[in-house]
Amino acid sequence: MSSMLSAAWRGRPPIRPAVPYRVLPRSYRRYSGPAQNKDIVLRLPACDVYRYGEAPPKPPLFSGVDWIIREGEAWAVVGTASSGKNDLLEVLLGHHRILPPPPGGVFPFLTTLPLQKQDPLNSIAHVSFATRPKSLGGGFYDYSARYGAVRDEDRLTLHDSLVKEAERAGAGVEEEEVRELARKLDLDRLLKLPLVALSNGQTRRASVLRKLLTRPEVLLLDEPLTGLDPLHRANLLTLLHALHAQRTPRILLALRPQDPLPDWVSHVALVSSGQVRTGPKAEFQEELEKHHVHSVGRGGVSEEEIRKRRKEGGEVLVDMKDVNIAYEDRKVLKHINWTIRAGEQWHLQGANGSGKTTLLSVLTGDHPQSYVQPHLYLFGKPRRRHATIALQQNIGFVSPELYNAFPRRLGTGALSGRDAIGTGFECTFSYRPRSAEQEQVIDALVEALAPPSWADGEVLSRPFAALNPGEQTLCLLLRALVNRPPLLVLDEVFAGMDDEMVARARRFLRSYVREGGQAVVWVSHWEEEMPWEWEKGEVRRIRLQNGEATIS
Ligand SMILES: Nc1ncnc2c1ncn2[C@@H]1O[C@H](COP(=O)(O)OP(=O)(O)OP(=O)(O)O)[C@@H](O)[C@H]1O
Repeated sequence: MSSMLSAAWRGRPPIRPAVPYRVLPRSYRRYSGPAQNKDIVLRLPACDVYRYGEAPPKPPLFSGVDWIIREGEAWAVVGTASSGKNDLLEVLLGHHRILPPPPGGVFPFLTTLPLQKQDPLNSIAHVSFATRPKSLGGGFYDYSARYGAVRDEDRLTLHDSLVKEAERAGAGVEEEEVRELARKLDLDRLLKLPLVALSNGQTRRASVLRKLLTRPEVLLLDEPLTGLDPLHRANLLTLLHALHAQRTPRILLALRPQDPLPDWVSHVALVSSGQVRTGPKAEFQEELEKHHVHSVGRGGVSEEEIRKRRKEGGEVLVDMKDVNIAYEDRKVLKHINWTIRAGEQWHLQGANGSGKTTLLSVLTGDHPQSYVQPHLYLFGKPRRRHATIALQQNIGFVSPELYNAFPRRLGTGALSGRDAIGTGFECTFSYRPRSAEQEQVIDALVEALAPPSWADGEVLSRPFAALNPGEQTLCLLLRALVNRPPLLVLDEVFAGMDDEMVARARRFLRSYVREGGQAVVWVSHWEEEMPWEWEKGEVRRIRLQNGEATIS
């Protein structure tokens, strides 16, 4: 067995073992305690990684990984959603099998800490930002419940959820510490709110705070910048830098290739096609710059000139006057007036928590308070004269809330990727048989918008839940388009996609809307990803701040 191991280790074709492998304990649980381990945070020396239960001759997930993180270095794991970046994080969490197992474990410095800290399960924390409640299994959940009266089971406040998780992890927390960290993450005003009331960006920052309070030694953060507005992105990176410098905890970021690397990151582990290349940041900078998404705008054009360049929109699709939304004494939207016409592209802007999702839920009829607005006309009729499902067939909708809530069953009752797209015809969340004509619509959209590797149908025949995050988002975008609805509401529609998918989708959306004359409401904190050019007068802006809207 040992000769076979070392053959695999040196990258030679592995020989089938005479005796099956015994299932090794999590490799990072093997400890030695030499003093030299103190300065080695992570070590994966010349090894191959297999899924648990798999071994040579199965192909490894990663071959020839050779990676050391020394104390004081700041690393980012960079890769697209399909690169295996998530698998590499899973390796660090002990979910895969490392051959040969690294002596001293994956995190050698842990062996030099007090006993209770030596177990990686207590010391290595991971924030994955999957906000889907685990208790819901694979079924769809009603994300619009958040807009109504808070149900008993959803009453848990942010503060209590933080304390509960810290206690579960055996970390005593001081009230002062909770407040101090909450303040640094701009969450202190929200501590008394029920968790369900938090916006997407607020929820993501709360996930970071929750893990920090468990006092890990190393914190892995998977794409922590997604869904955050520019100011909160900068604040979070500053906080993470300070924490990393004090090792409270050490931070390991996982980023997309198109994300700018924070200044304080010194090293990169670049993941692609089963390989992990590691080294100082400078070695990768040129390669990574090719992935950056650049704004199509040119700049330097006056607002007046931009307004002159604008074409008049067509018929009025949405007309709202004096829309107000409040939860008890908390006013989220104040006196909003907004008219959307066919053929217009709108960029809905505003910081995390400014009310963008709430405004969209009024427009899609999901918000219960949409029924009681004095002047809310959608597609020519007052909101209350629409059945919600019929109303939503006029709106192609993608959002982080929909992404989280979409059913993800595996096994019996699983939706395939193609089924997930097909649910868009009737705006449902469960399987519906499709006509031959509907199959053709899907084929045409897949051909125009999806990567060439989807052409043979194999990717879309897999369960939706088994696709990677970027592939799932693309399915939901295709789902939003199948009906050719007159209005598209696209909220963080590129989340999880790699830069090639983003480039293809931007090109496609431009021509799709030019030909079809749809109106679009675009929401993204990454302005450079916007497919339309502000300078050419193609986009209008509605900006929310303190509950009020400014239109330009
Ligand atoms: N049930 C509720 N009770 C009290 N406040 C609520 C409730 N639901 C939402 N809010 C508050 O409404 C505000 C607007 O939330 P919304 O989700 O619309 O923000 P957003 O602009 O979409 O943010 P993000 O960019 O983070 O997605 C938030 O501050 C949120 O805490």
